[in-house]
Amino acid sequence: MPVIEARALTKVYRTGLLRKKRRALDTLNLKVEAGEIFALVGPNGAGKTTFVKLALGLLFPTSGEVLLNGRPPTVPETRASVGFLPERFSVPGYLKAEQVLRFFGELSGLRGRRLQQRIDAVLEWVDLRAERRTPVKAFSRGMLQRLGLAQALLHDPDLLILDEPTGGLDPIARHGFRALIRRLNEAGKTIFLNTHLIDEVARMAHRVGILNKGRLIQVGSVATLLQDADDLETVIVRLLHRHADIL
Ligand SMILES: Nc1ncnc2c1ncn2[C@@H]1O[C@H](COP(=O)(O)OP(=O)(O)OP(=O)(O)O)[C@@H](O)[C@H]1O
Repeated sequence: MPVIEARALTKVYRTGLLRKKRRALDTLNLKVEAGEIFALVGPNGAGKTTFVKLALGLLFPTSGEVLLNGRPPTVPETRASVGFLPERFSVPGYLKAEQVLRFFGELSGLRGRRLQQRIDAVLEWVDLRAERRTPVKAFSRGMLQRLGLAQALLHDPDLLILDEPTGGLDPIARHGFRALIRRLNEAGKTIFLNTHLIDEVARMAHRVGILNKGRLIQVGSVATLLQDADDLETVIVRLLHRHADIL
């Protein structure tokens, strides 16, 4: 069973006084299998964040559906199996790293010794054990993003959904963050990420979906996409140009 399955998923927003329609996702069909690192790429406004919000049950589709492990995103069992890292993880600066994790852990129903064990384990994963009592206002952007990932891992989910996970990080922090995601994948986590950094995709993903104006215009392995050109950026830009004529 796919970890994420979208069936004819469509989202139409209505904006302004005239309630003008904006089709952010259009009959999207997609399957993400267990154990994959899947990247959804596309230009600004393609619909990537809308897809993530639908998959997390934060928005409802206009038509079609998205299922996680065969279930709607809103059921508690599904929520317990998904970890989410938003594009810019942000928490009050006076909180210490450990307090942040305690707060999020309690929100997901963890208590007592189990919560402490999970906090220790995730701090180890993201290499922030030494900073557990540091207020997050002293954290660099990279450290904050790693704390965000620790938060997403607290309840030991099978699926991690990462929205532009390395946007705003410097090259060294980005490199470290990618290595961390690969290690989590090797440890069995399915990873779904949203990005417009093509370099990111080439370095990390097993499969890629290319989204443009709410439509999935191509899905394939990085190796397959690279059959058409030497670098992924050229392939993706060519595909986007080709589809710009049609859409
Ligand atoms: N709440 C909203 N109300 C109305 N329109 C919206 C809303 N959210 C997004 N949109 C529109 O839907 C389309 C898709 O937006 P979305 O944020 O999903 O794209 P994206 O691929 O994540 O873009 P970016 O890379 O810039 O974050 C855009 O045209 C956007 O303006």
